[in-house]
Amino acid sequence: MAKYLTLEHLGQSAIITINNPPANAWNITSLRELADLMTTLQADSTVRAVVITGAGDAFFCAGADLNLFSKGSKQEVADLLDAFAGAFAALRNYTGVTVAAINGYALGGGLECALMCDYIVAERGAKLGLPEARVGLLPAAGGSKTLADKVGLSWAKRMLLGGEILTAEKAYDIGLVEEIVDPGFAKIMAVSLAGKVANQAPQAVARARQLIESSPCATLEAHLQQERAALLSLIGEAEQLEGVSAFLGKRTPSWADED
Ligand SMILES: C/C=C/C(=O)SCCNC(=O)CCNC(=O)[C@H](O)C(C)(C)COP(=O)(O)OP(=O)(O)OC[C@H]1O[C@@H](n2cnc3c(N)ncnc32)[C@H](O)[C@@H]1OP(=O)(O)O
Repeated sequence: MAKYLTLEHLGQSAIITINNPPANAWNITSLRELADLMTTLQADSTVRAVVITGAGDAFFCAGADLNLFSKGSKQEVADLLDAFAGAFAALRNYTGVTVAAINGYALGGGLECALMCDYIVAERGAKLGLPEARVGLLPAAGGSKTLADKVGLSWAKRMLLGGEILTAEKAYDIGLVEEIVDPGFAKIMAVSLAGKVANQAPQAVARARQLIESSPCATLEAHLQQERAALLSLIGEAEQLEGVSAFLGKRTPSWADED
């Protein structure tokens, strides 16, 4: 049983809550718990979406536990970074949809966690930033790339170099979050967004995600070839035949469980 994470199920969504008062900060144990949980959820064919949120209303997650940096031990920090890498790889590689439901502060490794998700929903009053340089640190769980990929180099520089912490509204304006909701509603909105994906064909969703994520590094010609190969790999499979048959038969498709 996890010490720092709780798990609940709502329909086809699993909701993971980071619960490590006062700031829901990450430590090696909670990161290993996240990796284990994602592996378990990946193998559970009844779950199609994972929502991550924070316990309480003040913190989604304030990042890595700063106590772990107080001794200046390179080995301890390397171990922590290995745990971040394992947890976030499990999150990023999950084949269903992932949604971060941000309540309160999402800073440092907290925002980096949200940036590994497909969508971010934030409550009014939430604050988002990568202010590690304020305490002599750097993002090292992907943030200097995932933030720049999402909002562009200019805003990424303002947030990393200037330590600017954004309101939910500003984060929405620059495309960092997909939805803003009233306090207390992030989890519900996240489950609703996740539900839209859960209604879609699982293999098609997984392939579409791969195509979108590989697109920035591909030329259009190479990408067109990948799209063609991806679509042809679906053709004739049970899922594709069911989807088209359901449409033509004017009924709701029934997706078989994923492998
Ligand atoms: C690879 C990844 C690297 C990283 O993620 S490095 C960490 C990056 N994150 C940060 O630098 C954020 C640090 N925290 C803050 O700047 C502030 O906090 C806030 C702006 C988030 C909130 O400020 P306020 O409302 O004044 O609350 P408060 O008294 O500072 O915090 C409440 C309690 O939460 C603890 N806390 C906050 N953040 C962390 C943290 N990241 N690691 C460990 N503890 C944290 C505090 O110490 C305090 O605790 P007590 O009530 O016992 O005094």
